[in-house]
Amino acid sequence: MCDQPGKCSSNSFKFAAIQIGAGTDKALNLQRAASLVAKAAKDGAKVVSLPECFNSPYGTEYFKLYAEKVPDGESCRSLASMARQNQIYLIGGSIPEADGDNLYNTCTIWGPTGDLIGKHRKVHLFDVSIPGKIHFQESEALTPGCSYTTFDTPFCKIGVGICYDICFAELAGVYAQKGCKVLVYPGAFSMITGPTHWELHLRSRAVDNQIYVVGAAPARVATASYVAWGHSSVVDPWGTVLTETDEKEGIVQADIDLDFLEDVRNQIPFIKQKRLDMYETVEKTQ
Ligand SMILES: O=C(O)CCC(=O)C(=O)O
Repeated sequence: MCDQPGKCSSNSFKFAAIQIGAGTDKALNLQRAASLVAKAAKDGAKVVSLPECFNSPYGTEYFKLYAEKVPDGESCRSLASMARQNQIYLIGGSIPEADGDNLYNTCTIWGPTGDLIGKHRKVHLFDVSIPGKIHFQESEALTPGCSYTTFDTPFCKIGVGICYDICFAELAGVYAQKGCKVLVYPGAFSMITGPTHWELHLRSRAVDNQIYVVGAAPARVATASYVAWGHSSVVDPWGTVLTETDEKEGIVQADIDLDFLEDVRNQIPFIKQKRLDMYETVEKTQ
């Protein structure tokens, strides 16, 4: 599974994050996603993630216009065939989902047979107001999800969050308690928050939980109403950024080495050292 002789243990697999910027033409967005997913798989990736809102521009004005039913819409059909044709686990970034009167920011997860194996609705909606810089209220258009989302692969269990979900350490902590070894966040951090917060959050969630963290971001589209920071990355359980790109379209990929993860956890045993008599992370289900 590893193509760097002497550098990787056999207990590893390749994870790729696709960085693409979406325009207004949905069919074209899907086509471009399919060609980069195929390239990542050809380069050896077994698990691939697309970014948040990869099939439509990102913005409250677009969610209704581009919303589809899951799994009946054209984006889901296209994601299923990308997973099946390339025999990979595919984290389908996110798409605006229509369900009854509600809209969600939804990540679908596909197995190598093209079956839908999970679905995450963004739990923390991006509602911020920074005078003179950014005013964004996702909750004007969207309803938040209320569920944790993990899925199993032959390699390990993986936990899923969308963008702003990464800012909440408790969600990542619950995923780690559930046995996830990788967290993946399709995201679209802004030009205001991205430069200071994106890498900091990726590395913090990785170190807090001694876990791999993958961030799949859109490429920057300078003419868009919401301009994304980009910088898709993979961070290891030590907190080291294994790979990070700039703002342009591309693919980042890294080996997820599960033996290295165990080494880090044994060497600095946070899990055993937690003072559960003083604090704990508690999962609440609805
Ligand atoms: O920029 C951020 O801090 C989060 C952005 C976000 O949640 C999004 O773009 O969906």
